[in-house]
Amino acid sequence: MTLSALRELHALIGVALDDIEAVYHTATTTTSTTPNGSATSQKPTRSSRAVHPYASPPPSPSIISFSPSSTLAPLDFPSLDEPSDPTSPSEALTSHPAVLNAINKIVAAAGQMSMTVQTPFHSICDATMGYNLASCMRLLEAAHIVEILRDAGPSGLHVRDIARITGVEQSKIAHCLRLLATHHFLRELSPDVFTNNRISSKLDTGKAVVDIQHDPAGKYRSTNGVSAFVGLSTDELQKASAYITEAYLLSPNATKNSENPSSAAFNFAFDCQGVGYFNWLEGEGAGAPTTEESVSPALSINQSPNSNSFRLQRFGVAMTGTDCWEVPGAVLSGFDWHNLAPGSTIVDVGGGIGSTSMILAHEFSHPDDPTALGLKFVIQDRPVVVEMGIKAWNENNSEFLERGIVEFQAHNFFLAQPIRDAAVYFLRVILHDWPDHYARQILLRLREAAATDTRLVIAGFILPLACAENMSSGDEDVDLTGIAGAGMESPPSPLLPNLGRASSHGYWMDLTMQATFNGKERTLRETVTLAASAGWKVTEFNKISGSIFGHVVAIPTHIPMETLEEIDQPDSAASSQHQVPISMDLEHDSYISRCTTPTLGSNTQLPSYGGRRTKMGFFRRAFGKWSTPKASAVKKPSPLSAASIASPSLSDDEFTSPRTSLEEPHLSPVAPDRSPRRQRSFAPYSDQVQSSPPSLAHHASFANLKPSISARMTPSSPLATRLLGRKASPEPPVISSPMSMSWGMTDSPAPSRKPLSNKRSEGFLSLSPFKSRNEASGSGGMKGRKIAFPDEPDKVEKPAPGELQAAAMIEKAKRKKARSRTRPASPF
Ligand SMILES: C[S@@+](CC[C@H](N)C(=O)[O-])C[C@H]1O[C@@H](n2cnc3c(N)ncnc32)[C@H](O)[C@@H]1O
Repeated sequence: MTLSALRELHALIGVALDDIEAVYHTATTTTSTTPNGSATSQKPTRSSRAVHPYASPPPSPSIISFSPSSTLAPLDFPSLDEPSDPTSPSEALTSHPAVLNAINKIVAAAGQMSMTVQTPFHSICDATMGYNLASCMRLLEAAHIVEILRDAGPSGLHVRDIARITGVEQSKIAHCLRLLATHHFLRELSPDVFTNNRISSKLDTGKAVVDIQHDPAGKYRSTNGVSAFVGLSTDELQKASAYITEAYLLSPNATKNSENPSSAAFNFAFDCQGVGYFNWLEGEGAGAPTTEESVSPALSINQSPNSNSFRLQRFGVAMTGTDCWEVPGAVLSGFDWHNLAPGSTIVDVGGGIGSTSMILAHEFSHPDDPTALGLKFVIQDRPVVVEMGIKAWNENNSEFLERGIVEFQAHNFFLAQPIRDAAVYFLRVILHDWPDHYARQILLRLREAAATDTRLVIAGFILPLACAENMSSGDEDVDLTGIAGAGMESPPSPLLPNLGRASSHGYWMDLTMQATFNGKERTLRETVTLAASAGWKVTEFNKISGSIFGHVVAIPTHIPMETLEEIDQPDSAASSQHQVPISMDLEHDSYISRCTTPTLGSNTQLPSYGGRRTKMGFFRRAFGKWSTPKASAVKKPSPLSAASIASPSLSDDEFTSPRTSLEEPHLSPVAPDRSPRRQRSFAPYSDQVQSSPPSLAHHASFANLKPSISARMTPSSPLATRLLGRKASPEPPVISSPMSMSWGMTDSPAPSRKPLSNKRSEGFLSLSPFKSRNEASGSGGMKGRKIAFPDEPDKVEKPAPGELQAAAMIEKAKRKKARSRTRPASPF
């Protein structure tokens, strides 16, 4: 069995190589027949999104689009031995969807094969002593050896000379570089002579070594961020990760398994409990000068009092490439934007400087396009980021600001959402920064502001399980069956369902978020559970085939009782343990970074839309023009392919053959459907409750309370008050069944559809003291004036006469309930 499984993996590799060859072959022949490549101007369709192949990890930010007209020579796959040339057609073709899909399979199959055949102890050594690889990568980057080797040219450089330039002893550096060469990160051309290869050259900042030595912090400026990313990952992130066991297992109870972002593995590694990572980057709790500054005083920038200033600046650049986590333009197919009502408002919450909104605004609201859908975008972030965003858009996309298509707004997402009833609240790579408890607060703020037909779109990595997904009942008893797109692809056996090593990027990120912030990437079932705990029901999961970066779509539903109770007890043991202002009107500043690193993980420079569009065009062309021919059309089949062709088990599998996918364009040229989203069926709340994941059923909700009690219940905190929408229903609601509704909702049939932005979730929210959309935009929207977070509206809310009595009643009931519970002692 094992040998036949190995044969199958081997065969998969053969087919994948054929697929790659086919694409390169076609690109070459297409070039000679259609010199202009004739890109299509296609738009995404729902039907096309599920079959678009894409790999994870995604392409390097430096990959550019390939114009087929630019070459006439036969194309070969880029050589591992040569420095990468991002402008070459050969390199550009590596991001062709079919090639990416094939690469995925090769990486997955090869990884699985080597783990199968390698002596287990060697595999254990690879995992447990692999830290040396990261350490050598760090030395490579910190000593600028890539730039040194680049200057040396193709004949390479002897370690004697590398030692002289870097100051690292000759034998030591030789051994480090040889380890890297052994793992294909460099080449050893002749004894002790090294040169860059395709991988190491990715770290090349393009700067002269003397300039870097003179101005170390300037090394990363205006680069693609790869070098800074290597520095960041191999320095504080690697060190933080080394302390995961201390944080999760060995630490005293007070700090063990903490949900506090400032009590993560990182805090153990750097002995700075209570100081968040970003605060630390700004110098708080950083203590003595960092290693870099001790070793090289030149790194102490401008005699900065912050001993971490080098790391701080490096972090900012390292994050600039995060848009390459997803396929270019994937956001366009991540949600049914076309079916939004014209003029709908999309709130990009924690949107950074608006890189993703830029794609959407150009696609759906371009000022020069009279037929555009005219969607409006409000990009919210911390004041410092908003300032940067306005500057960036004024430089390149000012007409969007001037015409009110795009608006920036300083807003702390832990506080009440000022834009109510938006058509879409969009959260891109936000929730992974935060432990569940905090992420829930962010989602609750959006739930609180949502209309019944508001949609929540969560974009980010969704970690696939390493086993087959059980759609109806997993460990957490989460039902995924009602979620469109949840059970999409299954790679051919015997590959792991999540493609193993080919998906490792998402898992690296997951552990990095855990080690640094106690955040995490989440699986789909974790995302569904988290969303449900904040009153959002996941209905769709849209992702590009082969990618683990996806878009989760959710609709408002009832908020579980447990959540409401938690909100309502800011002084509970749980809240003090989390150290989060659960009522969210306290000291919120300590939970947002004061870090002036531009965007805490977002882009710091707004890419030109033209460049983005070219990348998207690449994919359009890829599907339109370069549809992959059958592997048999390639003259010279790979020797590896013989077994695979004979293998019947692979032939019908869509995943095995990207050719079926390619027949349907990912970004196809359909006219946007202008019909408002009325066509979509919209279940009444009673249905939603019934179809909620089973795990929610045991969560009490106000719907489960007897009317006589629930009608009088008045939560004590302002947020809970608004979430319950008590004032919205002056009359106690008629409750038809214990599970049929959430308190305050009228038990009405499905509302007829209206344009998204106009409908209120009345049962829950009409009590809100917040300003309407238009009023609110006046308070937070900005253009050239001082930027600050708006005041927390909670503070102005006062209970109505008579409500205090009801509040006292519920408080009493809660205290009774709380006494009966066993609570963990607060460690603080
Ligand atoms: C990983 S970035 C994602 C940015 C953007 N959504 C994107 O995809 O490029 C996280 C963003 O959250 C913002 N952020 C962090 N804390 C925040 C808070 N309390 N309120 C609003 N934004 C916050 C950061 O400034 C940063 O722009």
